[in-house]
Amino acid sequence: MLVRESLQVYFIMGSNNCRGEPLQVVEQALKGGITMFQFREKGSGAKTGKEKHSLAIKLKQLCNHYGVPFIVNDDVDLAVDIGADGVHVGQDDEPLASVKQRCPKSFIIGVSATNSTEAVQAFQAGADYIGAGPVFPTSTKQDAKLPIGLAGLEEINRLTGETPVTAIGGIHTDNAADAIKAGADGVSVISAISQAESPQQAAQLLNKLTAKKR
Ligand SMILES: Nc1nc(C(F)(F)F)ncc1COP(=O)(O)OP(=O)(O)O
Ligand SMILES: [Mg+2]
Repeated sequence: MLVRESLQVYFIMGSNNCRGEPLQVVEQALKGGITMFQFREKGSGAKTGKEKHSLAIKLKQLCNHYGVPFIVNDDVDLAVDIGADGVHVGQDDEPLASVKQRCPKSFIIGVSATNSTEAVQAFQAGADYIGAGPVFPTSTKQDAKLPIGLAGLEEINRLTGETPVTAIGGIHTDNAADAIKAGADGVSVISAISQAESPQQAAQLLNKLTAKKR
């Protein structure tokens, strides 16, 4: 599947983002139709060391079973070690050029962009996709920058040519379609699925709202 299509409903989660048992939440989301998953184990209460490693392997196996790409946030060593499908790095993480050197050629490598300058740099450096945001205010990421809004998302889409772009930051069922209208290839969410009464139904609805008219 093309990276662009995999970005449609990109669920990001760590064990500390969900009310239920992480494996059950992710399996529900997979059944609901998420198209890519990012393991982002960070912040207060996040697992570390062997616990983090073994949860990553279990979640990767689950994603492999459903044929959904499994991406690791920040931790390039973990991603390479467990045979993930890719890694996502931000502006303050390991630079893209060095990540590319250390990862298999088949890796999907995503880069965060909080403005159009960062987005163009990521595009020129050969990112496989760009995470543009935060589009709306978010309480999930403690150190999130100021929201760029739909106008900022439109500008990033305009300037990054063919590079697939996903919208992140405060995305829920009530604004997901707006992000697609602003030119994003998909939406990335944490709490919209991880905190939902039914993660499966939340994923199903987001899938419907982001489906591109063929
Ligand atoms: N994790 C992310 N995933 C995406 C994705 F494109 F996948 F939607 N976009 C942006 C981020 C934010 O990444 P980063 O700036 O490194 O902060 P953190 O490591 O705290 O997530
Ligand atoms: Mg990061």
